[in-house]
Amino acid sequence: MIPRKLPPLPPIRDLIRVYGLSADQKFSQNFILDKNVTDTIAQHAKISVKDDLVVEVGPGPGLLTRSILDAGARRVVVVEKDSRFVPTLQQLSEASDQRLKFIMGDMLQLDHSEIFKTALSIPNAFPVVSALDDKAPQDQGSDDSKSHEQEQDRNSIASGSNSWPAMDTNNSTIRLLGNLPFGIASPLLIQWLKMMSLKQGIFHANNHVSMTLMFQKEVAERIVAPPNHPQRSRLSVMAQALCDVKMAYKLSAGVFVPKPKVDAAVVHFEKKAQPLMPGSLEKLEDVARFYFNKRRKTMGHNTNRMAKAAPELRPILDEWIAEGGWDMNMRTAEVSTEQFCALARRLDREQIKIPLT
Ligand SMILES: C[S@@+](CC[C@H](N)C(=O)[O-])C[C@H]1O[C@@H](n2cnc3c(N)ncnc32)[C@H](O)[C@@H]1O
Repeated sequence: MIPRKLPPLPPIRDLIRVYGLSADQKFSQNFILDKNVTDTIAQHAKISVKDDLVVEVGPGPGLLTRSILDAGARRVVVVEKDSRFVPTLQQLSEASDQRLKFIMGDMLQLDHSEIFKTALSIPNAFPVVSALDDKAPQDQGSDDSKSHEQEQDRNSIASGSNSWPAMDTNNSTIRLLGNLPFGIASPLLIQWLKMMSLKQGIFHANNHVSMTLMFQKEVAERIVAPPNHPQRSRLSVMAQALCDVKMAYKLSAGVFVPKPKVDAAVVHFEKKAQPLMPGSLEKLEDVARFYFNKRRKTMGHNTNRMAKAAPELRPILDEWIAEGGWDMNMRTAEVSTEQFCALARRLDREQIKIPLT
């Protein structure tokens, strides 16, 4: 039952063949072909044999997928849009002792029940012995508690029925990873944050979902920017309302093939146990959009602007200021996520539309 060694990554010329391109044509995507880099991403995603499911979006030639499998993941579902990767994904799936299944589809359109259906088709009987024995990247070093956990895993495999518990799709630890084209990384993030707020798709019920995602460096900086940071934006507020966010790993453009014009960075998101914005994120998105439209103006200026555009909001805004004791001289970029959420929560109770500008 020891997983077979995964086949080596096809050399670049084979990728060109798989892609049906001639050598002098450019790839339309930027791939990572350095295993040290993808191992580091998997390490930042905190993948472990204990996870119920790892979902990777846009595996392409599959080097990050290999790192995920090498880190010991026992149930991996990848979603890829480009059918030219079917042969490489097929090969990888066969070599993974059924730990990996792939779905061909567009993640922006995909019904997440498809992910669960595919995950549940992965057998539970997988003692990932070699992954435990070969040190997983996150376990490098002499961390005693980690090796104790690994020992326990080995013992439970030895004494048990050679199977992992069946996946409970209402109560699972799920890791979501992706190195997506920069153009769709932000729309997908916003879609996932909204789904998280509504407990939809893979984010439903009691699932704990962490996300480890690649963005253009400037977008990553915006996502993690704390109050008073020059990159503070609507995206910072929306992400930080639901997740603890961390700039995990900065990558120079040179690690991608072909080399893009911009650098990249991986952000790690851990869902907060208590979101600052319970329920729908839409009001928060509208509030943050309105205030960040004039990011250099003070809260007082922007709040008056909102009350002018929608006079029925005036009493609510006054109540919010009185309740929070907020400093109206602060500029938009200095305002905390909690402060924006307090306003959005207050407005969520009313059926009043927030003006767009
Ligand atoms: C930048 S490449 C990265 C490939 C690989 N993960 C890596 O790091 O080398 C992006 C991959 O995402 C896939 N992709 C793009 N849009 C997608 C979508 N909407 N749904 C699923 N996959 C998508 C592309 O076909 C491509 O394989």
